[in-house]
Amino acid sequence: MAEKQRVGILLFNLGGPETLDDVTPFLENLFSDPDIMDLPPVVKTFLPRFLARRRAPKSRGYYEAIGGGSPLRRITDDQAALLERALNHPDSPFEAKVTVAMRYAPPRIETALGPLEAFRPEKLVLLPLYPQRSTTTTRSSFREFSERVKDFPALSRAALHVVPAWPEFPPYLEALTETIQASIERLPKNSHPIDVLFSAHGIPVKRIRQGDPYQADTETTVAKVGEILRKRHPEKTLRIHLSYQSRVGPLKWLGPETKQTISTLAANHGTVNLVLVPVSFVSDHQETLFEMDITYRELAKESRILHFERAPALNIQPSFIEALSRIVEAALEKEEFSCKKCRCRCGICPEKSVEN
Ligand SMILES: C=CC1=C(C)c2cc3[nH]c(cc4nc(cc5[nH]c(cc1n2)c(C)c5CCC(=O)O)C(CCC(=O)O)=C4C)c(C)c3C=C
Ligand SMILES: [Fe+2]
Ligand SMILES: [Fe+2]
Repeated sequence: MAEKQRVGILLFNLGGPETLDDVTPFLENLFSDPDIMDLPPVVKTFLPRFLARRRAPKSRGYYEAIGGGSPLRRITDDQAALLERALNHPDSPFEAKVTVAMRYAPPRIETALGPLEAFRPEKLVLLPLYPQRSTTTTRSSFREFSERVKDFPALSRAALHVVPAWPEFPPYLEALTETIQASIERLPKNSHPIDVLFSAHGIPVKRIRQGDPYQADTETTVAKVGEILRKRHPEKTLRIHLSYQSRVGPLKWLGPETKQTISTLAANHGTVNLVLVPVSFVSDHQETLFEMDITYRELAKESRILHFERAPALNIQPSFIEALSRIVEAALEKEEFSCKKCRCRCGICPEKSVEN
């Protein structure tokens, strides 16, 4: 029997503090990232630490409220193990190995690259667990990969297949639609419209003006899922909305803010049924378990919205694992990736030089 081709898959995510003691170092890593905070060189040496210490008490409060830490690492490890199992089905033309690189918390990229190097893959797929591209997430992870992969010669030689994002990949849309349908089913039967509010992580508006494709990618996902839902449920009046959450710092961020939208829906649109959908996150973490499940649920109640459902995060939902394996297969069918101008491998170069 012919030997199977070895394919490494590197999943990227942001990471989160697993314990309350991990909160400050996590925040310091985040605020030190030039793709998150564009700091002038004179303040770079001390400002991230200062900002992390200032933010930490507030952040720790969030993590305390959800059981003392973020479940993001555990869920992402489970996603990786299930994806590897799905890809290594008996008829698969390749042998797959999947590892996880978190940007600001363990397992950091070195931990992910070591076992991949030992596996000696012929092909390497970079798959960010961010369905929508952003300089703050996708480019940050790819930039770190480009810098660190040089220390892993066997990996540097592997053919690179990059998935910059997958905002309208049909199996992803299907998995996301499933979470919303499940939530709609849980609403008590009534004749009122159903407001489906997609809530995405915000980013500063300045980024969008500089060419960050995040807002456009997010709007694409929401429009496509809205279309699928309306087609499948012609008997229901569905009202689709998009807002942004988790604003940090003094800059103007993308709007409208989710809390404002919930209040407006209640006050001006007579909302009775509200389904809140996490859109930029594929796993549960602080933003779903605290911000959505605690803060926004309370706000909906105070605003007299009778029925509130939060759509489950994709986590290890079988249709989502299936979507991830289809993304990998599609990436392998494409030519090897090459960024002709800057070789930054970011997938979101302003020069648009990253076509396959
Ligand atoms: C400071 C600016 C921030 C930008 C820009 C930002 C973009 C961004 N973040 C995610 C996903 C996650 N963020 C998480 C935590 C987190 N993010 C910021 C700040 C920015 N994020 C902070 C300060 C924190 C810490 C928590 C807090 O204090 O609010 C996490 C991990 C959380 C966990 O519980 O594990 C994720 C995931 C996306 C998708 C995004 C832009 C598209
Ligand atoms: Fe964030
Ligand atoms: Fe580039």
